[in-house]
Amino acid sequence: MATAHNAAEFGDIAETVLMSGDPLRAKYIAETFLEDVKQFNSVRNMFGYTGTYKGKRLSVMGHGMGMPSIAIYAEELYKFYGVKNIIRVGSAGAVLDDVHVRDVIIVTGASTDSKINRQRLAGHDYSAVASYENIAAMVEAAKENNVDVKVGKAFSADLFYSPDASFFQTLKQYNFLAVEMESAALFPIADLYNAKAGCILTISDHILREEYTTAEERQLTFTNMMKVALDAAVKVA
Ligand SMILES: O=P(O)(O)O[C@H]1O[C@H](CO)[C@@H](O)[C@H]1O
Ligand SMILES: O=c1cc[nH]c(=O)[nH]1
Repeated sequence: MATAHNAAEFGDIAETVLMSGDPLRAKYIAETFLEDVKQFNSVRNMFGYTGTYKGKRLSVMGHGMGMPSIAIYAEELYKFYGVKNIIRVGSAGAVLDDVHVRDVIIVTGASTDSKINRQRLAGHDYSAVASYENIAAMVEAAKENNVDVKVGKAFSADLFYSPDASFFQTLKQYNFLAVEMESAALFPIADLYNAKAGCILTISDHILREEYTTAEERQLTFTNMMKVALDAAVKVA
């Protein structure tokens, strides 16, 4: 049955869904990599598509920006549509000296400044970790695609425009590979539904060196990450 945010009926969405903040990146993935594509959602322009990749049924959908947004879309996918695995395919900022624009990061777990997981866990800190199967499959898929990756933790921030620039130095001290805005919210929702989640990111900008990619590049050109995510999704499915 359709929800307030998703027009799909049960069965329209595959058990594995790749999600990106930008619905136009989801559209690009569907149009570039999937066969026999059918669009299942355009509510709020949060485009969603189902097709096949290397013979396996897969879906791809936008999740919007920030933890409240992905929490709505991801929970509905697991709870109402029988989704078993969500892999976020996102962009992120970097703070470390040896992480560069266009590097691909496989996320093992995420810390956050959001209260969202403390609301879930009686005020305690949640260990928001990706499913091991997704991490392992993405590492393997990266090797097969000759894509260099870095594997480690991300920081999921509530604010894109942080008022405290010194905090990025703290993230650097603790070796966070990427700063983004959703994975810490996604992983616990997968736990709640006995399902899987993962996240792969492409560095779109270096926060401390002030290096950037354009909006068009973020939408269309992060294809190494997309191929790794798609091949990993097929392995885990
Ligand atoms: O490119 P996406 O997947 O949207 O990811 C990153 O980009 C957005 C901010 O520009 C946030 O959603 C952040 O997590
Ligand atoms: O959330 C994000 C995404 C890209 N770059 C950032 O600095 N933050």
